[in-house]
Amino acid sequence: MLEGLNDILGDAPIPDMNAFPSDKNDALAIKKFAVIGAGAWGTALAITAARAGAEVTLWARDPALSAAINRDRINAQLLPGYDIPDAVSATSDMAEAVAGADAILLVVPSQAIRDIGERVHAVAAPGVPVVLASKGVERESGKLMTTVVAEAMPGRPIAVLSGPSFASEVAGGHPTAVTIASADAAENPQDGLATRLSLALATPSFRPYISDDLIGVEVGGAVKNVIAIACGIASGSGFGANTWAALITRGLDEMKTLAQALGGRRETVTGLSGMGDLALTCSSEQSRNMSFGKALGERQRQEDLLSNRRSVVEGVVNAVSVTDLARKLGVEMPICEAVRSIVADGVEISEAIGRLMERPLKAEPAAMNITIPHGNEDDVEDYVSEMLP
Ligand SMILES: NC(=O)c1ccc[n+]([C@@H]2O[C@H](COP(=O)([O-])OP(=O)(O)OC[C@H]3O[C@@H](n4cnc5c(N)ncnc54)[C@H](O)[C@@H]3O)[C@@H](O)[C@H]2O)c1
Ligand SMILES: O=P(O)(O)OC[C@H](O)CO
Repeated sequence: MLEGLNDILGDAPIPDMNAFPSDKNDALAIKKFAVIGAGAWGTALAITAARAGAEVTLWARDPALSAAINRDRINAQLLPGYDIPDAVSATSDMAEAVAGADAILLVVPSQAIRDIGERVHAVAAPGVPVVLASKGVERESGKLMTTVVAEAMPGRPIAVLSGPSFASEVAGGHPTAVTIASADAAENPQDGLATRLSLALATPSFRPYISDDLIGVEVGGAVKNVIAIACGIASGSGFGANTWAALITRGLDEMKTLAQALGGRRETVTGLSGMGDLALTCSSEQSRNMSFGKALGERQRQEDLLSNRRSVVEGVVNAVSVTDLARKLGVEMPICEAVRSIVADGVEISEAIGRLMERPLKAEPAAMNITIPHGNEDDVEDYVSEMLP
């Protein structure tokens, strides 16, 4: 079952996570999950919930996939190599998926959340809480996913689950920490929604932290994918550790500013769902966003990289939705704008990097409000062009 952990532990015995006692029997305990979306992350979360002692129904859009999961106990398409416990049953019937669920995890790509949310809402029992595990901002409206869920699924309590968590490592039992946020978490620390979800999902290898800052948690997840594309482009272009460190540090600042402008807290962004996920995604080619950016930096064609792929690269559409939102709020996000200019407007990588380096000198922190031209503006683009492959 725990192939990833096996790699690490060598011949050491692998704990059977399904054997851990579940102390989750009180009336508010979440014992049955509906997981909507059988991509890599939905499947890994279904496996985690089952290991934590819950019963799980996993909804896959494709009936062939739900049939294959029930037959083979594996998601060979999107999370190959990891056994799916018997406590997980797959279906492509939405009403069957949500029947009797104590909580619904939404794990489809961000741009499908409104449509799928409406479909779930129509068949789920009133009042059943929804946990958003997708990362993004809606392209059409520029709205955060929690707003989209509130509109598509009115009257349901909402939580956000986010943080540094490659699906395959979660399924492989690598120790992982994430954040789960709900609005009632601070006023109701014992049995607020985030606490109940954390208890229901915690295993010896999966450790949720509890937050009451839905916006702060959500913004980190949406923006890190865009910054990961930037880091990938820099790496594929041959730039090294200095550039990477500058991008993640200034990218973190963009996240903080956006979160604050939306009513979230800057400190939340320094936690798992912000800094943690940024560090993970920007440093590993396991990330679809980072590896997509790297391929762009190596001058592969975007059309070739995106056509016919099964898995989602959230940062491509979110480069546009995140910067649309930032523009509306008057928030400067130059790195996200640079990624947008490359992936959505066809701007050459050299020109986009040139525009970033031409920007006037600024203060860190921005509150000092210094903006001074540096005098190199005319030379930057030629310099960058010469540096690039
Ligand atoms: N994979 C990870 O490691 C990971 C970890 C944390 C968060 N996430 C987030 O979870 C979300 C889902 O990612 P994933 O990795 O599970 O996806 P994936 O790339 O593995 O697969 C996408 C799945 O969504 C389905 N899908 C595509 N369009 C759809 C639509 N319009 N309606 C319904 N289903 C649709 C596809 O059929 C496929 O099953 C994303 O927002 C991603 O950022 C992923
Ligand atoms: O593969 P990515 O880039 O979509 O990242 C997956 C997760 O969001 C990491 O936390």
